[in-house]
Amino acid sequence: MKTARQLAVDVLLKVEKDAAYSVIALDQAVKAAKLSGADASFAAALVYGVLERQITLDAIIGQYVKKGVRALDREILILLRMGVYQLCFMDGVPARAAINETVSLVPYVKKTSARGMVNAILRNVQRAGADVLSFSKNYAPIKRLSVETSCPVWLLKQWEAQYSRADAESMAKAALERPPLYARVNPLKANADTLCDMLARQGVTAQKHEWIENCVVLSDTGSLLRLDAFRDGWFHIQDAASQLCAQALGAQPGDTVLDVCAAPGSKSFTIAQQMNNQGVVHAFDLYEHKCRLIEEGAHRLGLSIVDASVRDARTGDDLPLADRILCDVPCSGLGILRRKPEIRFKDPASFADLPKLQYEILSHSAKNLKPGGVLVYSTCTTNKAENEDVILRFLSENNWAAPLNLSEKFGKIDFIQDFMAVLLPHQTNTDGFFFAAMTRRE
Ligand SMILES: C[S@@+](CC[C@H](N)C(=O)[O-])C[C@H]1O[C@@H](n2cnc3c(N)ncnc32)[C@H](O)[C@@H]1O
Repeated sequence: MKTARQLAVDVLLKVEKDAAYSVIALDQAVKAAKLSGADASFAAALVYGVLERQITLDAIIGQYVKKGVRALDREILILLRMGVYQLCFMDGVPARAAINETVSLVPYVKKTSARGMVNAILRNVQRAGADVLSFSKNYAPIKRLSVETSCPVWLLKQWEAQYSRADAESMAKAALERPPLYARVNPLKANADTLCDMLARQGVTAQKHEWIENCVVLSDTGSLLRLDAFRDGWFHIQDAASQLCAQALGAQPGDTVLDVCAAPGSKSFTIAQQMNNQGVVHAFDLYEHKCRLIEEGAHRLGLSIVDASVRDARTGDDLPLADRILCDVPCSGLGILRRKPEIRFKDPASFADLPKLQYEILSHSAKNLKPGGVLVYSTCTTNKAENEDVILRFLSENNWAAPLNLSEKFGKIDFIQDFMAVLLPHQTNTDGFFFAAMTRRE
């Protein structure tokens, strides 16, 4: 049977070599290896920790490798990252275990000749102790911040240019924290109090969100599938920012709603609940397998009005006119670094075409909006080119579209203008998120 550390090596190699998403790769590996709860938690802490701290870890390792970290075999680099992470960032792991366990993994990755080097580098890091990052004192401020927070320089520069230096620093630090786990209460089956009571009986700490109705913050859940309240459809998992975005649509019972980029369905579910399961929510996605996820979730929650099907939001046939349209478009995901740490290692050039795609989805979808209807455009990125730039261009090119004031409805969050909100993780303890609302003039 695999150990937690062996499993972590496998997952990190998959993320590095195949650009796999860590959440999916880890989930698959843990299920296949049938790891115990404690081992699975340790493997997860190691995988996410290494990915989050990768820039810092590579900078440290680079101090002890003359040719630089890129000259190392990938397998060895991953082992060293894991070892240095345990030495520098995992309080519960004694230094000796961090070193010995890492060295003992060298044969596992079939690089036995590197044993001595791995041992020597880890011992050097152990000796450096609290001074391990002292080399970065001589770096330019932005490079130093990058090394200390494991955030790429290009992203820090983008945040600084689009927000402020202080925000860039805070966002980089926030990206290293554990995100809260937010649940959305299904009002067809429960309320926040009954849900919290039900979860408490199964050892879950559940607290009502301070100001978002029907939002509950969970901890110590273990697998959701063990929870009666989950299996019985009393809640679904949805970040608080995403819950606010779904609320911003203001759907009413009896409405016709188009959710044009809907999978895995969390916003469709919240919208259908707001409609008291009356009317219809057409939940579309580009991929068949993702539409199945929407169907499964809707079934578990008892939401019969959610109708999932495959459709390309850029080109799909025209649909019936809708009271509400949600365009929760694909984006760079720079607001969810806490959940998907590897996003920070994507090539920023790969984001260049996103505004065009997002604009196409928005333009094509907006044609179906009824006069007086509401359209919400949203992303989980902090990048203004994918957010306000897309919306402002759309409004300037479509006279029939009018911004819709949301700020009165959502007093607790920051609005760029009264119809466009941006949530930043260090301010709201949510995902980084953007949403904007507009209506079709009558
Ligand atoms: C941000 S996610 C949607 C999250 C979802 N609204 C939720 O709250 O659970 C974007 C989704 O758009 C889908 N997508 C990407 N391109 C698309 C297209 N051209 N047409 C329709 N869906 C698309 C992706 O498969 C992905 O599931």
